[in-house]
Amino acid sequence: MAISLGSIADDYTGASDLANTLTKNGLRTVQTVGIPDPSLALPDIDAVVVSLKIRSVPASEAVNAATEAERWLRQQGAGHVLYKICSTFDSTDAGNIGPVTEALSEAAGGGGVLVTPAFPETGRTVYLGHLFVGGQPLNESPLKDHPLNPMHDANLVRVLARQSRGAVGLIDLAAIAAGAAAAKAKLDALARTGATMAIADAIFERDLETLGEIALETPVSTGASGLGLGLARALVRSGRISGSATGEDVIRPVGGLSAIIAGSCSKATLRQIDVAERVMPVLRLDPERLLAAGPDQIAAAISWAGDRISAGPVVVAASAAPETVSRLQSQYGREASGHAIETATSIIAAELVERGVRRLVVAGGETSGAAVDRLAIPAFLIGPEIAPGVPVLRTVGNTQGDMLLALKSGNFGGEDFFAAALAMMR
Ligand SMILES: Nc1ncnc2c1ncn2[C@@H]1O[C@H](COP(=O)(O)OP(=O)(O)OP(=O)(O)O)[C@@H](O)[C@H]1O
Ligand SMILES: O=C(O)[C@@H](O)C(=O)CO
Repeated sequence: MAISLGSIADDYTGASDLANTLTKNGLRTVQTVGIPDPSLALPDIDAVVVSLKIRSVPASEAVNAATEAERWLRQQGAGHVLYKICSTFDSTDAGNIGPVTEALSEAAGGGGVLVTPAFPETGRTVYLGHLFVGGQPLNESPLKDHPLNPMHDANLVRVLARQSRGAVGLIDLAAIAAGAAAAKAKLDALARTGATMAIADAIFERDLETLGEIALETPVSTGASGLGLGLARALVRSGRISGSATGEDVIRPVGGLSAIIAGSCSKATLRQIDVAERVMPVLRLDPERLLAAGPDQIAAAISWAGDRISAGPVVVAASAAPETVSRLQSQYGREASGHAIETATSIIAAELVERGVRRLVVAGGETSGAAVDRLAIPAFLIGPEIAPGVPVLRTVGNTQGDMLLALKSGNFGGEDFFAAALAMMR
């Protein structure tokens, strides 16, 4: 198997978002969880997305994991590697977007790297280097209250420069509108002046198509699913890929019980939980008690779900509004509280799978990463899309047998997302 495109995703929901975009644009894609064991049989594919959980870990750890994944992807034949980051540029001044991008570029021989989180389908656009989420600049959007990485600056040239060793340039919309050759000339000129990376503007899909064409001429790029779309379309246009992926056969029924686990505290997820409560039982975990008396709370949640789950899907949610999250974080620390809650939700997910759940929806990137790791699922095939950025996933090589999952990024999905997801997972 020689793949055309490799990708390293910094979290698991982001990985399935990208794999979804690649599949929709014609690439036969598999999402692996970390670097797969050599014994895992992968089908004939055009692209692999390696899911890592490196968005909020120390930069050196992220760099090591990503460079190892890059080496593996190159061995599989990848000519280009996309580092998949969040469309909200979820990061801090310590990283990890800058350090990982620079390390991947160095490993591939250097040169300027194109960076853009634009993903117009979900309302993420970049203009003059400033990221907009829907109609709001990043620093005025709900991401200013993100539990792990609150975003307080919309100027991505500035944000990326703060977390990088090299200088960061800008490829503005005017250069992109002038066509691939002009934009590539700008990238090369920036690299000659010492910029290791350039933030690229993009508002419409046609901008991403131009950027995809340029990125394919370089060994590494960094971006969200929008850049994935550009790369996939450029590969299909180049004739290197037939562009025939569909994903429909992936959703063959698996039966079993179904459940939803939520750890995302995004505005979208909070609304989705409220709406789900009209049609299914919802257990709202008490994170304060969870942190103070972990095992008892976890056991109580499993027993609550166990009593109801044979009658239909249930939701178990740690999610809370920003004020509650900040109170808990100031008492227990941001990382410690996040980690303890992720551990709890992942144990609950695994116990529910033990009790027969085969269709599982998880809300939140970190939350999904913790759950999938505990379930030890090695890889996924990508099925049809439930909402922009969220496909149905079918496990590959899972010891509990085939399962269908949906790993929802915090901000994605309409208000009836949970019921809509389960309606596609039989
Ligand atoms: N009530 C709570 N108080 C404090 N932290 C919480 C609470 N509930 C969940 N968390 C933590 O908040 C973090 C949410 O991050 P997660 O990545 O899962 O969601 P998200 O950031 O909305 O999603 P994404 O990264 O896909 O955009 C996790 O670490 C989770 O454990
Ligand atoms: O790019 C996005 O917004 C998502 O795929 C994601 O990574 C959120 O965690």
